[in-house]
Amino acid sequence: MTETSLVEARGLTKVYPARGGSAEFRAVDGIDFALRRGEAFGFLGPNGAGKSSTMRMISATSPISGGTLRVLDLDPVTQGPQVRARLGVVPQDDCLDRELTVRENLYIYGRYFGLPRKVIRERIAALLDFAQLQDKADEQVEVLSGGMRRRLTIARSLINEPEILLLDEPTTGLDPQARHVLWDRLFRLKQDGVTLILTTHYMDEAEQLCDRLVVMDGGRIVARGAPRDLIAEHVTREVLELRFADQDTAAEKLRSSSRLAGGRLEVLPDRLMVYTADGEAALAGVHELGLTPLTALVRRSTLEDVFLTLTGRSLID
Ligand SMILES: Nc1ncnc2c1ncn2[C@@H]1O[C@H](COP(=O)(O)OP(=O)(O)OP(=O)(O)O)[C@@H](O)[C@H]1O
Repeated sequence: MTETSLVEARGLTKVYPARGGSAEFRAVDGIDFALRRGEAFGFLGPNGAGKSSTMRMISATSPISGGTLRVLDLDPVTQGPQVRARLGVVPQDDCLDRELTVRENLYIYGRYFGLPRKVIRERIAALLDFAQLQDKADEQVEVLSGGMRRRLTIARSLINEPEILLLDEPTTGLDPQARHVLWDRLFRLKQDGVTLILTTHYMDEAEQLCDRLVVMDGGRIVARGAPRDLIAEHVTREVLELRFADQDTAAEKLRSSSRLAGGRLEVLPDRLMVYTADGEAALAGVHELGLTPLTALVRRSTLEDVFLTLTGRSLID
């Protein structure tokens, strides 16, 4: 393990054994990555890409099937308890005790880590402040909003002052405002020096939060880098998104046309995308062909476009 990498994987593999009538399944297929202290590192990919399986191996809750994995210079298979003591884990499902209060949920977690009562009380005060839940401390979890529950889950995962925080799809199911509040809290953690590892299938989340990320598909890494570099490397600066009443005919005309300002055409089930340096010029070309889109939008390229370009599929399929 290099001096600066906090988590290092080489050829990391997860194979789930055959069960019932189904054959064995290779969910993670020989991936390499190395994490630096203090960064936010993302696993981006569609459902089933192998993101959660990778997170479970890092958090020492699921054994690796092949390759090597070091976490905080420890072996998560043989040194699971030592690894888990130094990590915080925010799973996809909150698994909070809904009948207990916010404070009690935090307290129980502190006891689980064997922390002295006085230390737990001090940390709870700081964590309630961090999660902006001081007013709710003595309310039952049952009455909290989805965003508050998420913040409580994150606060709970910090009770052991972890060096690395793993977050599995931290904002799935939250409304836009609650997502922004959560992002703000995660930025603050990063400022405090906590290394973040997160999975997401939201490109905006990956762009907002991640210093570096890997794009996964079918258990493999299909691209890696800083969000801005990935966009610059794999797609043009702009995209023209078009919707037509008769998409097939429009796609055929556009495919054989040279009027797309050098653009490359991608056909999705519900829309056409033209990747080009100049979206407005491409749109003018569309009109010159006598085509009238129902909607036309010129926007800058995103990680979603990187994924589409690499795999021919949309992340949110
Ligand atoms: N315990 C298991 N036994 C068998 N197959 C599994 C198991 N856990 C996950 N899988 C399969 O492995 C593949 C990858 O799953 P994983 O949960 O790692 O993907 P993911 O990228 O996190 O997707 P999601 O966003 O849906 O969580 C999926 O096809 C899934 O059905």
